[in-house]
Amino acid sequence: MTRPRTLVEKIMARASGGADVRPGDIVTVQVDLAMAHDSSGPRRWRARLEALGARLWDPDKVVIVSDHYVPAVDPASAEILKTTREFARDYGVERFYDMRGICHVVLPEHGHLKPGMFVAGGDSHTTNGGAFGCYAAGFGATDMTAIVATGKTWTVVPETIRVEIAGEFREGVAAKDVMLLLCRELGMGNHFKTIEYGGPAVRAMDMEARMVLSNMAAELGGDTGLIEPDETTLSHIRAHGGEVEDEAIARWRSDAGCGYAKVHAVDASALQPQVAAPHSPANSDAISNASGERIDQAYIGACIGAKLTDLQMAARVLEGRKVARGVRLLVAPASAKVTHAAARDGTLATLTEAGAVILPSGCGACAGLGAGLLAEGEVCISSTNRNFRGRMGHKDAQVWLGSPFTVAASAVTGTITDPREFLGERRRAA
Ligand SMILES: CC(C)[C@H](C(=O)O)[C@@H](O)C(=O)O
Ligand code: SF4
Repeated sequence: MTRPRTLVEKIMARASGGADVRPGDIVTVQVDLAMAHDSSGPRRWRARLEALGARLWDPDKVVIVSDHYVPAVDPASAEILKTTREFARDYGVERFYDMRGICHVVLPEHGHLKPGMFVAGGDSHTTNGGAFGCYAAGFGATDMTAIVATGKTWTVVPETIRVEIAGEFREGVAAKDVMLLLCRELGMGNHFKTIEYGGPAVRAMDMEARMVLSNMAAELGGDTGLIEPDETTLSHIRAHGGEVEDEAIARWRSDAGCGYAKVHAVDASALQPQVAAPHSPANSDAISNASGERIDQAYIGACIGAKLTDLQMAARVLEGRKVARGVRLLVAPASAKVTHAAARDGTLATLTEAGAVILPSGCGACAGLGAGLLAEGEVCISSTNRNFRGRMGHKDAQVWLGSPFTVAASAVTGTITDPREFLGERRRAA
């Protein structure tokens, strides 16, 4: 009888060749998938690979996405994109997604993530992929270069913090609100820890909401944000062209009695919408303590906050309403597929009728690179994951974080607003 193990211990044991691994062990692992984008990938790899005379260990296990610099806004970004495109061509990377959306959304859209995998990504929010029951973590450019050349890397087997989410979300409250709460309650320094989310409220979530939890494991400082696979996971993978066996559900889960470093309980039923004040996601509070702050801009974008369901949340608030005079609402859908789906189901029409401006898909203002940056003293509420000083423009711009519901409600009033005011009305009228 083997000892009870956490999901991440099982994944690391497999990736390192079947040994019984324990938290704190340093192991060499075989990587199943390596992902990078235009900022972290080819422009950082090419000279080193050429100097070593190295090729890619397996071009079919490397995914490259252009998302940070798209569409090019100046000669420098055009040059970076050219380097990215030439590399994909010269090194035989078939899975090159050029201007198809943000990497963390593009990977699951193509069924690339499966339970049990070890995924190395050149981006801190690679944690997003943990929603599919795989170990997906961010690596720096030097490590990523070694990974794409050899297929191997080393890692510390992490301890696991289990976040148990009970109850049911109330109207107007979303997965993002859980993460803003956790940034405050758990802090942002949970390094060398895996954050594992479970409980009835997680089981009830669709994959897009689960990805929000895993995405912001990065803000908690965790190396990944794992969710044990279930039927929802498997159907999503299959619907997006991936293959996965039914056995994955029983195999890739934490055993009863495994040693969690900590178990943290959240009651979804008692959760209010949360907002984070400038300049940290941990600077969060219930919206009742922050509402009334005047805004100049509302931004719905990024890997975490502009998937189809995020745009639909905003549309539910904005239906039949208008963006306040003097406020701009910018929406940058997370991928080309999201744009297409939101055009087909009427979501984009609802947003634009309310006065939203639709921006190109990509990291855009979230990365401080694209359209939607802020001037000195301007105030923005944003569905993104980070509000670090200067990230979205001027260092003295003020960025608040909230769910897509909250961002949309704030766009309507011109001040930070509890979305339940609007959704509640609608429910009573219905
Ligand atoms: C530029 C990139 C490497 C960076 C990251 O790793 O997270 C970006 O995506 C971000 O969100 O700050
Ligand atoms: S959308 Fe923002 S958080 Fe996500 S990968 Fe791009 S820059 Fe990073």
